[in-house]
Amino acid sequence: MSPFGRNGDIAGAGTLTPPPTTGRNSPRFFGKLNTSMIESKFLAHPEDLGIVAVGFSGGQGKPGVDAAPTALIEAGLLTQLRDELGYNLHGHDTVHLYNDLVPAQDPPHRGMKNPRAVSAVTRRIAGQVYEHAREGRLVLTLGGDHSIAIGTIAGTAKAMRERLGREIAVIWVDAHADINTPETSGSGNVHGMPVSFLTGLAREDKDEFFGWLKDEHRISVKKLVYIGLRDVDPGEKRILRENGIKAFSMFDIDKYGIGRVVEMALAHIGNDTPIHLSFDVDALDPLWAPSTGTPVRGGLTLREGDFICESVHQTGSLVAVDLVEVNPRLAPENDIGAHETVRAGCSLVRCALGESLL
Ligand SMILES: NC(=[NH2+])NCCC[C@H](N)C(=O)O
Repeated sequence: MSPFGRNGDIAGAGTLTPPPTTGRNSPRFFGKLNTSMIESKFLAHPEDLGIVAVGFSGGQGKPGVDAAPTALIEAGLLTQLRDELGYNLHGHDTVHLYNDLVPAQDPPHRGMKNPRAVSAVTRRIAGQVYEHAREGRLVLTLGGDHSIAIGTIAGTAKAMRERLGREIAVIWVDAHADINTPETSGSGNVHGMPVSFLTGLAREDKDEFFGWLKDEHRISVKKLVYIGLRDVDPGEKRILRENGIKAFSMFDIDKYGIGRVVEMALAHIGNDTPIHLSFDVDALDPLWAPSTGTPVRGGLTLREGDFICESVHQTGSLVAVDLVEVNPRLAPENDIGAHETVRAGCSLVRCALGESLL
């Protein structure tokens, strides 16, 4: 049986009921012991977790990243969240493939590849995330390539404005800045552009090309912080500098250590702002996460990635998490790579959702 239970046909309405876990040490017994006792500042129902499983790869060219949610779920992630961390899972009972939203013809627009598909799918995702966030749930989105963050962050931003009258902050953990505009992008892949659309640095009028993004969906460049950067395009460097965007590269992590970097990142955001954590698995070094579309050497260790997630959880400000760019089809060394990458992804998510070592 799938870990998604029955009655999941309306996004946000069904309660997910994973099967009982077997073969572990009576996980139910440990229950909340695995979870930190951090009190949530901005969630009405912090024990309720909205799940959005996004099987979408159109923001880039390599097939397989759409298989990530299934791989993560089959690896037991949702069961762990329910049985070991004690969450009530809410969501849809299948991984969304969004095939109905992908047009037969989708020629480039301003150099963007698959622009109509990515726009329509992210618009739908924004609605799905919004539905959960509006209820005061924590929202977990399993991607998919990083273009999907256009939808997840738009949905969180809108819901938090409505529920609390607050802007959100975004912590973007990634090897890449993903802040190309269509004009600065060398690849035309929208997974390299989500932050420019979300901040309004890139704009479009037509709904079919992200014109559906309104001010209510947008985030401020002042409340955006990067961690883990090491492959930033020339046009992106200019954008980061011109807009004074806070970014901690691998240089900063080497210089200050991950503890100090996370402290500085969180200080920049302040403790009165809801946080959306968007974690690209390629922030990790390919030693830990080789199965991803655009790996870059010299990245975070798994522990450093977990530490970021643990620390963000401990703020009590976390309202949404994305895990993206796991591509189980890119499997160096006979599938071991895919297995390790999926395992790393599960670890990151559990840490962000409050798993504590002691
Ligand atoms: N989400 C990612 N993996 N992004 C990689 C982006 C790579 C490059 N900067 C581009 O714009 O095409």
